[in-house]
Amino acid sequence: MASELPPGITHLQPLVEYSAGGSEREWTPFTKIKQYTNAFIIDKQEGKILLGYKKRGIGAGYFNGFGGKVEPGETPAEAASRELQEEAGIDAPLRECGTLFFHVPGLENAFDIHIFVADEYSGMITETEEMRPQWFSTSAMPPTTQAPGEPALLPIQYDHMWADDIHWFPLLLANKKFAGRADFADDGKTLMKWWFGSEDS
Ligand SMILES: Nc1[nH]c(=O)nc2c1ncn2[C@H]1C[C@H](O)[C@@H](COP(=O)(O)OP(=O)(O)OP(=O)(O)O)O1
Repeated sequence: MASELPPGITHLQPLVEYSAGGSEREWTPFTKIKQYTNAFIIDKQEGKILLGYKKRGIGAGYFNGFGGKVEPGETPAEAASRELQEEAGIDAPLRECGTLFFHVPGLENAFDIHIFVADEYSGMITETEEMRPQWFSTSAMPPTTQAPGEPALLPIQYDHMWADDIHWFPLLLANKKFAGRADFADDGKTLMKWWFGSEDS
């Protein structure tokens, strides 16, 4: 069943609800929207996803994709490639797969985050001042076999990520196109209301 989209989400194709919560609350109002990007590398063959531990700024201490502001004159795709290079030292054939609209009350700006994904990359993954890259297993179970001498990959650490990520990562990992919104409390950490949907169920 197609659902009514939360304010701020514009998506051309119908979306089917995947995860929603906090329905007794109103979506918080915003006056301006700022464009951001967030990019992920998913190696399907090895069952792993590249995240970065954010060392500074908003979201410090969380694992996340690589991204940041879309600068004036840039397209979101150009910004996503630039940020991936700046924060992880790599290039990748990124494709846009989703939108995360994110809002904290009291902030004038809402964040419109263009989510990108690629299944390959070139260059050497490099720790930067902002991010410490780390591969995680895309399986919820710890891997039973691994290459000799290689440490086992941890599963994705949702308890060290933005609280809404657990509600849309399964769509990202399943290669679905998705969009959604997350409203946070004044502390900028507690998730108050969310809605995520994908193009096909
Ligand atoms: N996976 C995610 N889930 C979420 O709920 N909010 C996220 C998110 N990734 C980023 N955000 C929020 C945090 C922050 O308010 C905003 C932008 O965060 P970013 O880390 O992408 O940007 P930066 O502040 O590092 O920008 P730059 O200085 O341009 O690199 O979007």
